[in-house]
Amino acid sequence: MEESALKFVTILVAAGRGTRAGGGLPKQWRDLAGRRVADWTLAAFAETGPVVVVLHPDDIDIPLPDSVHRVLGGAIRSLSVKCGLTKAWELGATHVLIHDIARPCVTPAVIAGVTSALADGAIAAAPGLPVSDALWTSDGETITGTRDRGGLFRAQTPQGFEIGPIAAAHDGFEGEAADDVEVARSAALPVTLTEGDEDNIKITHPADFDRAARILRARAQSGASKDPSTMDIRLGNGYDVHAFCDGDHVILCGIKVPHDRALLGHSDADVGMHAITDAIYGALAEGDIGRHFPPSDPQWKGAESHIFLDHAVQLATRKGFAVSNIDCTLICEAPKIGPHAGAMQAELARITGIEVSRISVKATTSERLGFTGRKEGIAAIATATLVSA
Ligand SMILES: Nc1ccn([C@@H]2O[C@H](COP(=O)(O)OP(=O)(O)OP(=O)(O)O)[C@@H](O)[C@H]2O)c(=O)n1
Ligand SMILES: C[C@](O)(CO)[C@H](O)COP(=O)(O)O
Repeated sequence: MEESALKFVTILVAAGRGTRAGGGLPKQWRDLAGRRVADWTLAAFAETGPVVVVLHPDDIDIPLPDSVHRVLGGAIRSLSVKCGLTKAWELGATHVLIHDIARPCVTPAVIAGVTSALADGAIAAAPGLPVSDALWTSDGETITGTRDRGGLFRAQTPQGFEIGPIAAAHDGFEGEAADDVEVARSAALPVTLTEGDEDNIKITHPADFDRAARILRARAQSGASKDPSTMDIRLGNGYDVHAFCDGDHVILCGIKVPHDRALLGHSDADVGMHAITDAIYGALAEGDIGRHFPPSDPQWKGAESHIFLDHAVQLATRKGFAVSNIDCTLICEAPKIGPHAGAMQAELARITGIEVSRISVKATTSERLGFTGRKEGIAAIATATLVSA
């Protein structure tokens, strides 16, 4: 059958707590090479049709692109898959791709291997890789035996199915299953093996974050992760000015810098962070800080500007974008910015969750010309690039 005759719905199971990965926040919401694990996975399935994300009750309002269908999951993976299947039925799926949101490095080739097997008539198809190492048994201290590795494969996702048979298999299944192939096999469904990929790792333990980040960065540098014909790149600029007033320090890009003047403003007057925030809103065509945090509203009086920047980054994520880089220039005769630029970049990286190597803070004087030259205040200009996730 032509693949276009099949209606695929992707179910991303994301209701787990990621206890083995540690780190406080469930692994799917943690940063990985500049965007959340979940955002990489969502980007990998941008072309396969509607996407259902199965969520834990604590995460039901987490920022996700508007196009995503959210459903509540269950206490174990197979119950979460069942919740996703119900939604996929409602969306009119003929076939489903069930994928761990914690596998952000899945490749187009792995996905295509599964979808083409289903288009060729398979009821079920799943990627795997042959076990290449020798296998032992051990009591933890000594090797107690060997096992034949022949015919053994390592399971991956996405696992693809005709929706009717896999839904029926789940309905008849009791207990816990490692994956949906196990559920399918318990109902005697034949499952076609497709080609997995060494890079399609599941983030399970803390060290997996570094490994996945290396894979994704290497891909991005080679341009392999993006299809230039579908990539959406947005550029935004921001400009802000604050006048000096009496005081003994200024806040610039989140860092307290000692100075013989302070900056006057409704909030903390962080002119650099305001310009960056406006650049992100600009790239999203979402106005500026004043639109989202009106100066007439007393609740923002004296507010710390990281609140505004965090909001802009979250809005970008909700609209399906990741901030790729930021460049900010502070224009003033004093204070000297150079000694603080590294700390400013680190603070901006912390707030935005992007790599510090993608953030630039620099400064210039205006050669004693104009209001900055007369030391009446500080101006900042910023540029931000956003890429579709
Ligand atoms: N009740 C559950 C349990 C797991 N999952 C999802 O199933 C996938 C694979 O499971 P695993 O790696 O075991 O994730 P966690 O359960 O989050 O991890 P841990 O066992 O370390 O807590 C993950 O995408 C996870 O979010 C789910 O949707 N619902
Ligand atoms: C579904 C799965 O990712 C297939 O490899 C895996 O079985 C689920 O995770 P777990 O680590 O085995 O709990």
